[in-house]
Amino acid sequence: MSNWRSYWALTKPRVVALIVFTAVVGVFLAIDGLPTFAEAKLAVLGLLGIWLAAASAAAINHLLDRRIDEKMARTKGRPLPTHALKPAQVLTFAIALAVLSMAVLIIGVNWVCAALTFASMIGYAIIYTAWLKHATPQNIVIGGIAGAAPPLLGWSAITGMQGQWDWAHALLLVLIIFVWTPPHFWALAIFRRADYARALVPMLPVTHGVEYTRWQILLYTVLLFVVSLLPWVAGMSGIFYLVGALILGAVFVWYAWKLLNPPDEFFAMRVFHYSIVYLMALFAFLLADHWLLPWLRPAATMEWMRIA
Ligand code: HEM
Ligand SMILES: CC(C)=CCC/C(C)=C/CC/C(C)=C/COP(=O)(O)OP(=O)(O)O
Repeated sequence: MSNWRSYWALTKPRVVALIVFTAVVGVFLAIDGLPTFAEAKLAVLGLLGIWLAAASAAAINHLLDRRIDEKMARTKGRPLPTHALKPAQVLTFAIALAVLSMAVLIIGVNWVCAALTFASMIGYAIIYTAWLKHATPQNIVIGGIAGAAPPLLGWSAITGMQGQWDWAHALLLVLIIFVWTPPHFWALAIFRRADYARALVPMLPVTHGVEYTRWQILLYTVLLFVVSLLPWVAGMSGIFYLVGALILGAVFVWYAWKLLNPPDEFFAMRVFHYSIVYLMALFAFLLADHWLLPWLRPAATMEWMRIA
């Protein structure tokens, strides 16, 4: 791997792309209609800062996990286990991204967004990676808060969380990703459980077995189905989103149900891949509903939002 490609790999580009997309949705749901020039500037700088912070957290995760990454088949090709980069290079890179991120957010956006983004960065890079991951099979449930935060980070870039409904609305989006994370990760962990057992990481399929994990996946997926309807219940989103959430959610519940008696050992990976399609599509529905189809929102809801 060339040096440039190794540094790029440290930022977990595909995971971070979806993370930034959920922040984009947070940004645009916080803006009524088309952005003003000032809002567009906050959006661009806010998303840049959030991206840099997530990339920095991902690089620190590579650094702190290098010993377990070399024991796992899925991760042994990463830049540190293969010695493509030295730990000092990774640390320098991660610090540079973090400093740049904080500079952009503090100078160009606002303190609330900077503080929340910093907390998410520490939450994933340090609290989850260095501690929770090794401490409890609930590691990814609790650590999921950091990964779920980006819609709130995006929302705060625009509003500074000064409006009456800002926290309630942004936290609904966070709640969706928070409840989505266990099915997303545990499906992969079932397939990769031998890796985690070898690296002595107490993931749920290792500590409680595959059968128990499958039931937990179904439980969280049903919960996700319900939670995904809340933006419509709260009047944040309209009928277009509701239909999308119902269809996407029904398919996810079907996958989780089928996982109780899977047709083959690869089925867990199909559930994992669907989880990514699900989140991407659900947030795309939120955006499309908010942007393109505001006239589908009930008039009463529009009135209520204006008053709010
Ligand atoms: C604690 C929370 C989470 C855990 C433990 C987790 C775990 C994982 C793992 C182990 C992988 C496989 C990565 C690889 O093979 O390199 C993965 C892939 C992925 N995750 Fe997550 N994830 C979490 C949260 C999130 C969040 C919040 C998002 C986005 C909003 C996300 C999006 C993705 C995507 C898009 C992939 C596919 C990457 C690819 O195809 O290379 N994950 N996740
Ligand atoms: C500022 C901000 C928004 C921070 C969030 C950062 C972030 C990159 C979250 C991603 C979650 C993720 C990929 C977890 C996998 O961790 P793992 O270490 O268990 O997986 P691995 O074994 O593939 O490294």
